[in-house]
Amino acid sequence: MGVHRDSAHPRVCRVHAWVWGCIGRGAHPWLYGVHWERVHGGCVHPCTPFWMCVRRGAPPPAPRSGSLSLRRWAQRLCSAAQGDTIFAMSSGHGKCGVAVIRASGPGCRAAVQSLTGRPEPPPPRVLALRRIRDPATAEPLDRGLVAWFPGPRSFTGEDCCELHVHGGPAVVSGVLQALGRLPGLRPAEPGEFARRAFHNGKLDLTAVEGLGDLIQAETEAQRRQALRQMEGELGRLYQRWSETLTQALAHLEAYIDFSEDDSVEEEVLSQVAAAVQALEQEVGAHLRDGRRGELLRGGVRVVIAGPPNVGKSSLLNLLARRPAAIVSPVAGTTRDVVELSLNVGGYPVVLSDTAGLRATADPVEREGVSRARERLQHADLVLAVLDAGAVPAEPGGLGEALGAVLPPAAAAPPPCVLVLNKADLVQDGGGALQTACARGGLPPAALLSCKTGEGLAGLLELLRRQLERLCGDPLAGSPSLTQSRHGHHLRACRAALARYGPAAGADLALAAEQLRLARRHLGRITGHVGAEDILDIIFRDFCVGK
Ligand SMILES: Nc1nc2c(ncn2[C@@H]2O[C@H](COP(=O)(O)OP(=O)(O)OP(=O)(O)O)[C@@H](O)[C@H]2O)c(=O)[nH]1
Ligand SMILES: [K+]
Ligand SMILES: [Mg+2]
Repeated sequence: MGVHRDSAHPRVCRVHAWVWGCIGRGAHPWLYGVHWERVHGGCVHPCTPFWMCVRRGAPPPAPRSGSLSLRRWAQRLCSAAQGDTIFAMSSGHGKCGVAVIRASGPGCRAAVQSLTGRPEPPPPRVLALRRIRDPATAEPLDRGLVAWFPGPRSFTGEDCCELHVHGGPAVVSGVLQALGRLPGLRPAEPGEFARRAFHNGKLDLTAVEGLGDLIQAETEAQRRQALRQMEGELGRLYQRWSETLTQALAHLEAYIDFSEDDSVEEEVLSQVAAAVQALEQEVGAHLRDGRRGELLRGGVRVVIAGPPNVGKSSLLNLLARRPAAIVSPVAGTTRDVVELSLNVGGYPVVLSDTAGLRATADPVEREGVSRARERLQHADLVLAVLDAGAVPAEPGGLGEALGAVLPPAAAAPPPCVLVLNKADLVQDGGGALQTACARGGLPPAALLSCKTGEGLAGLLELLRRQLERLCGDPLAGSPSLTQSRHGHHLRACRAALARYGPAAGADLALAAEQLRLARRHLGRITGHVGAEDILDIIFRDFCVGK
């Protein structure tokens, strides 16, 4: 019997999803196999841990002695799975105008009927005003909107309902308790709605990650990127690559099997090679996007650095619009790294203020300087601050002062913006400095006075342009890869594709194996292949009700 672990993820049934969930929570995988045998007559599913053991001929271990028979236990669990309906408050917690309580599972229809006291739920996907009452006592709990989403046209693919009630704690807890008392309903675990949507084929893993990012998004650019990913653009890109590989593999296998009886043309091989090479280049270009998507997701690390007393902490406070860091005329005031999150022109920034860079005998300040240098090593963008009144107004001198700030050019130096602060103290308004900056091969520079705020608009615009360059426009071009997990599998995919050519010269069967390997890595990104081990990590980051 062939086991095609790579084949596309079929729609999975509710029991399957539930049993898989049990395995995730520690139940033994044999349960899965029992269920699969029972429900699907032993057909093969691509992501079945149990199949691996059937394949190796290992019998499933018996349940603990003295407990139910294996068959009865499986039956009981499977029937329990079919009755499993989850509910949770899906809107934020705390007093609010409207709270949304969501439920998913086969018990939803009965739940809506008993809470509204009507024989039928409202028409599908329409908000209906209903009195909501406690089914046990018939006591009215609230008057709210009820929405009924019969599966499979729902977020999770199962029967779902939403109750939009007034957000007072007593109303919400009254409704939640009433739901909990209904047979077969239980509170949802964190991320369980999204997990069910994934298991029912409604979302692939990249879309699940996009949904998580959308909930977390704090800036416009993050929102745009997450929305694109949630709507499946990234998943579709990887899916298209996967289909290209499937096609190449089919041609290659046909060639291996039938070339001897001349029914397959020689040129098939060169066509496959060309397709593989083109794909390798496309994956490479996607990987070379300079961590744009990841930067946008996690925030760009911007480090303020420079000599002591030039106004670095003043700049942090000006950008944050609050006195986050101590400012004083004493050189060497800042020692610890002061970090805060900002939204600059829609881009997320993690801004750090650091100790002034100088040689010093004070051990505490020395530790501060070493922390500053450490931060500089990992910066995505440096704001190099200099005292406009203290630097020579000529390119050579400016370059030298800047060189003392930037990390020694080990790897490529990070992009940098030169901030010439204390412009209010410069005689000619900084004209000579501006000319020098424009002339020499210096990074983009802004004259600023943290004291008067003059030059802030210019600096912000410069900063926004640098961020745009680093993160890209989240709506333009192909979607960016947003997680290091994707990068890992894409690099492995590209490496397998690169091995295809040499292998094809030697042994076509080995070459085909490289294509299978490449496709498996793509499948692990979208969750179509053996993603069991990462599911818990991904869904763990969701809160209850998502
Ligand atoms: N005139 C003038 N004074 C400024 C300006 N910006 C900062 N200062 C003053 O410069 C002094 C040092 O400012 P800080 O922000 O503490 O400088 P720093 O670079 O963080 O100093 P360290 O943390 O000690 O390295 C303070 O007295 C500020 O008030 C400016 O634009 N104009
Ligand atoms: K200072
Ligand atoms: Mg400081």
